[in-house]
Amino acid sequence: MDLQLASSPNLHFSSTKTLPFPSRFHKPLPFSTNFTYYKPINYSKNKPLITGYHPIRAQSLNPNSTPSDNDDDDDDDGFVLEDVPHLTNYLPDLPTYPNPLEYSQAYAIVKNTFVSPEDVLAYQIVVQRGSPRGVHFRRAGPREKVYFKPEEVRACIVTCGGLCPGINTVIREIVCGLNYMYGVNNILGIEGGYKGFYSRNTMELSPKIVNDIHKRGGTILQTSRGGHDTNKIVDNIQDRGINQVYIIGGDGTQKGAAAISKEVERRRLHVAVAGIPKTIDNDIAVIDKSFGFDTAVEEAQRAINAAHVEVESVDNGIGIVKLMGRYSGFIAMFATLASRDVDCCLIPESPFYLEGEGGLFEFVQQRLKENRHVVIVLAEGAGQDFLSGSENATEKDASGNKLLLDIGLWLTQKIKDHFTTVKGMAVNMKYIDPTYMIRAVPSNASDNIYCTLLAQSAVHGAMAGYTGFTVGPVNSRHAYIPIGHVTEATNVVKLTDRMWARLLASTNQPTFLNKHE
Ligand SMILES: Nc1ncnc2c1ncn2[C@@H]1O[C@H](COP(=O)(O)OP(=O)(O)O)[C@@H](O)[C@H]1O
Ligand SMILES: O=P(O)(O)OC[C@H]1O[C@](O)(COP(=O)(O)O)[C@@H](O)[C@@H]1O
Ligand SMILES: [Mg+2]
Repeated sequence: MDLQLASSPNLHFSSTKTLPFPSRFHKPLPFSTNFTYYKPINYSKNKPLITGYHPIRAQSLNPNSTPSDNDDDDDDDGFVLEDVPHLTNYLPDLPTYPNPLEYSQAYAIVKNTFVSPEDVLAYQIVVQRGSPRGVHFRRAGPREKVYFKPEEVRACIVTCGGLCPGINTVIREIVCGLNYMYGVNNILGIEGGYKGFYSRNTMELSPKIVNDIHKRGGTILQTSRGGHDTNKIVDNIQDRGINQVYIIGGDGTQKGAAAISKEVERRRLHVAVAGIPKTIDNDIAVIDKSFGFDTAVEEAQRAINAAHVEVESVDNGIGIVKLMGRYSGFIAMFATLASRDVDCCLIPESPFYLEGEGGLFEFVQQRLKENRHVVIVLAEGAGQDFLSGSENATEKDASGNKLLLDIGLWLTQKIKDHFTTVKGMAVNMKYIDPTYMIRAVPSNASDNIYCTLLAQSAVHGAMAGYTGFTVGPVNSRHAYIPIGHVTEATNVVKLTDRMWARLLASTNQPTFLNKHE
């Protein structure tokens, strides 16, 4: 049912079940939302899903409907729309203009050029008969009316936080999307992350300038951590006459984007703020997967292959490969699943232990006996508890992220000591740390396509007057998601989900669940 909902262009909301929401949510859009009042959603398994920030009834999705149209039809089967803010929330008299795409050659024969205001995407697509329809997000894409005259748009793009493959592709496609689809010529690149708004130069961006940047890793705009000063940034946005802000970055950056969009609202500025989620760790909630993640997993295969070749070629070879993943072990998990040469994958979400029955030492010894070699993949955030007592354990980076200590070096030493000193057995340790190599590469083909969709969706959203939103795929269709929704929780590997079980079944490694004290 929800799949149909996500894809049907002729959607009609009707149902015979009782509506669980009071009629105060029964408002026409896009004037109904006030994102400053969002409350956290509780996704706990035991609680119903319909506890969203801002439940809006199905019948109110169409801006042309009025509350009275809907009063007699008091049922929507538990439908919740987690809507994104719109500039008209605080600037109700903003004029609209026809979307230039109407006359675009590219869209000339497209059946439905514009996304219907009724189109939403279901957050949960695995449902049972009778379960509430649950949370939905607005479908991304071009709207019939835009809230900016193209010749008056002055857009800017900023990149913040750590690198990941594909940032340049997103920059390129925002610039080309604005220019080719909407005729926007005035686009600024803010250099050096958030602090660049007030302490660095800017660069003019045009399709010509960005033409081949997608072939390069990194970000042509440079990036940084720390330095988010909301007032200074918004002052600068005003001073420069910027009215569309495209912010590419991870969880920290998106929190910054939310603060900027709130301040923009407080000052009642005609400025749309769009977030494009970027994280190599895939730790951003709600969206299916972050861009560059597949490229990073692919690149990690080289390191794992190298470790495998090395340890296979010596006696009692033990290879350890450390991959990125501060709090979320997705890269390690997917790199392990992809490789098949990995004996054991260690991630932050699954605490492990070394000694005794079911411990890592016992497992390594057993694999050495069977195969004469072992490959361990380790996420950088795994086993940090072992190092928590050490000096520097509380250091933070400029953004306030905890600096991790090198668990790879620590584990290499521990395993070596155990086998040589305790077991009297010579082992060949090979430690590979490809950390930056997996995120400094250009994005692969599928990530490039993904980045293009993200960029174009962000452009359509901003032009349509949405603000304070993050764009991203939800069940493989692109949606506009309230920023607060993606920053309130970190996406982590759930040990209770089948994916981790699949990994355990693939490596046949210990679960580390049965430690006997
Ligand atoms: N809670 C926050 N509020 C406002 N800005 C933030 C917040 N957390 C991080 N930032 C800013 O976002 C930028 C990037 O954050 P960081 O955590 O380094 O990377 P990422 O966005 O990739 O997670 C930095 O400039 C930082 O100052
Ligand atoms: O050394 P840097 O550049 O601070 O980056 C290291 C960190 O960046 C990450 O890739 C995450 O960065 P983001 O939070 O910016 O996505 C972590 O995996 C890693 O710990
Ligand atoms: Mg982060």
